[in-house]
Amino acid sequence: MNVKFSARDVQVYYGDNHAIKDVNVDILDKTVTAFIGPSGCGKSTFLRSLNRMNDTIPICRVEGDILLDGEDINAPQVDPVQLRAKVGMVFQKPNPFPKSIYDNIAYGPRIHGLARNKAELDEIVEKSLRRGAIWDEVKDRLDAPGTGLSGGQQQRLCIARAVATEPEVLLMDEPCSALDPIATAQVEELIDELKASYSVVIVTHSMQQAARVSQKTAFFHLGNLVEYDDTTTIFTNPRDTRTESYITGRIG
Ligand SMILES: Nc1ncnc2c1ncn2[C@@H]1O[C@H](COP(=O)(O)OP(=O)(O)OP(=O)(O)O)[C@@H](O)[C@H]1O
Repeated sequence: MNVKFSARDVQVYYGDNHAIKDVNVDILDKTVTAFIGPSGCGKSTFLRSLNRMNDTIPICRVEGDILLDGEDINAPQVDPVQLRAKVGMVFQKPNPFPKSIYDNIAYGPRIHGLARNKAELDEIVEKSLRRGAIWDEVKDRLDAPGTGLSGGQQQRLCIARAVATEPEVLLMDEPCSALDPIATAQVEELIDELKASYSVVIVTHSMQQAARVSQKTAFFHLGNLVEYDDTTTIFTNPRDTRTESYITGRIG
């Protein structure tokens, strides 16, 4: 599998707090990678450094190299808005815009000029909602507000919105933590389908979820990337005692 992201000697600081320490990792294309570890270990911080969301936090400083397809994402000529279209993000709490279902999806393609006319935009909206596995549930009410959907539907709408700009990577920060078990199962199934087209990185507190959806797992502890391997290896035969303690419930 091709490498999508290469992180080299990455450090992240919030003021004096050294939150990510010397992280080196290659994240693969067409693969689901899970970030696991105890609360505060830096999973979300490292995830956010992959699409420069940390730029929006004034006290946050990122050092080292993060290469996407070999290109430094922090280089001066890189436009963070373009980068975030390529590296989409889905958050913990579903956050549809206060607009119609149609406009939630059409917003990104409109600002990035991906459609030449209404027919093309309609096509992108349908394709994205199908990718988000929610088309059948909303096709008859595209003008209704996105905020009127159930939590699980809203999250799939947000995933559809993220794929509408034709990203190459999807970053997901605990995408199921606000969902019930049925909606969680639907989103997990969707994540499994998405890996055919994208590199997917998911932060999760649930080891069961990491084991179900990912092929690679990275275990973080106190800002260090302790162990990164095939998910089955991490859960059955970890090399580091800290990983073992976490997966057996002794820390975290
Ligand atoms: N916006 C912020 N401003 C200042 N410090 C922050 C900010 N976000 C995170 N931190 C700090 O960075 C460290 C790592 O936090 P982070 O949220 O990345 O961990 P996490 O592993 O995702 O935690 P959790 O599982 O609880 O979400 C913590 O010490 C935290 O206090």
